[in-house]
Amino acid sequence: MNYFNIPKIDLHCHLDGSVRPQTILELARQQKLSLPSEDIHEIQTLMVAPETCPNLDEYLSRFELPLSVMQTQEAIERISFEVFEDAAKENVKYLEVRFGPQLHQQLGLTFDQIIGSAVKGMKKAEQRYDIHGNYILSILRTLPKDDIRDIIDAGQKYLNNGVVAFDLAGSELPGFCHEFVPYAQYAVEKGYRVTIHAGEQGSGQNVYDAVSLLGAERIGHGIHIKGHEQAYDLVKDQAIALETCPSSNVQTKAVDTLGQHPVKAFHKDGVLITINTDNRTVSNTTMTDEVRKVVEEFDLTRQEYFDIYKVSIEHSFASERVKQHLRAFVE
Ligand SMILES: O=c1[nH]cnc2c1ncn2[C@H]1C[C@H](O)[C@@H](CO)O1
Ligand SMILES: [Zn+2]
Repeated sequence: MNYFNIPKIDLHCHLDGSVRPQTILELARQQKLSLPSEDIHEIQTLMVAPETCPNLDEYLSRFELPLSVMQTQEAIERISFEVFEDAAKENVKYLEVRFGPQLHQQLGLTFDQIIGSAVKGMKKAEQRYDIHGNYILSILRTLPKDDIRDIIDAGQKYLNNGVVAFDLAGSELPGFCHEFVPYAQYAVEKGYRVTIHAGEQGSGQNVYDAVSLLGAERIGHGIHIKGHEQAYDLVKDQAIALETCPSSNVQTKAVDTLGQHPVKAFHKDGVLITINTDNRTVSNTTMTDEVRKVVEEFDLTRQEYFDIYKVSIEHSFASERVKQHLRAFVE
């Protein structure tokens, strides 16, 4: 299988975790920010989470450096364009990127400016390359909640025109969903789709709650439904697609090794899975690498790969027109 050429779909990719190290250097120079190093290799080392990362929180510390240069409209637009460009160049046909608007306010940008810049960069890339995309707004579950409705309101202007969904991200504590019920409801009322990071560092119960309390249609990671019967059955019965991110899951110790990842067992048992990057830079990966890892580790046939690609199409938050375009690549 030619992993580079085969059509791919990435439904789980963080903007701030996918910044080119060279762009960090250039933006820091333009913005007169001092970096811990001027050396591209050292910048890359600082951004990539090590294989020896003890947990998700250590992994999440890698986002500080990219976020420091993502505080202007120009920087957000450029990085958005580049993430779509990088994906398009490895034959990703559809990409849903997510980011946390709360993390881009250090210099006083409004939520409209933040979201609008990201969407603008994506649209520029869509015009230049054969790629389509959408944005997902991630609320950081460890930050104060007073501006969540403002973010949802600001994104409404772009809804189904660049923005499609609501997400909760960041460190995962047991029972976190209970605190977010009114916000998810508010987002759904406004027309947002819902995907939630759950069952990555936390238990399968968080997945159960994300689906039953927050109305999640997809789950970011969801690994820990393994061993939690109720969550497993709910995900399977309601055809909730899991956004699997193999490299990231090994780095954050959600699984010890790729071989122990439940993705193949899930797939064989009829649980819907998709293959995604999570963070192109922090996880030092591409869609080509993630597909290669899953196909080779679990001995998937080309047909099985396209079955997963089809799950990504049907469970994407893309318009029917874009889904139709993506179906044309199925072999
Ligand atoms: O894998 C992840 N799990 C939970 N949160 C994550 C993951 N990758 C990135 N994030 C957080 C850190 C980013 O700053 C934020 C928004 O993209 O989302
Ligand atoms: Zn993620």
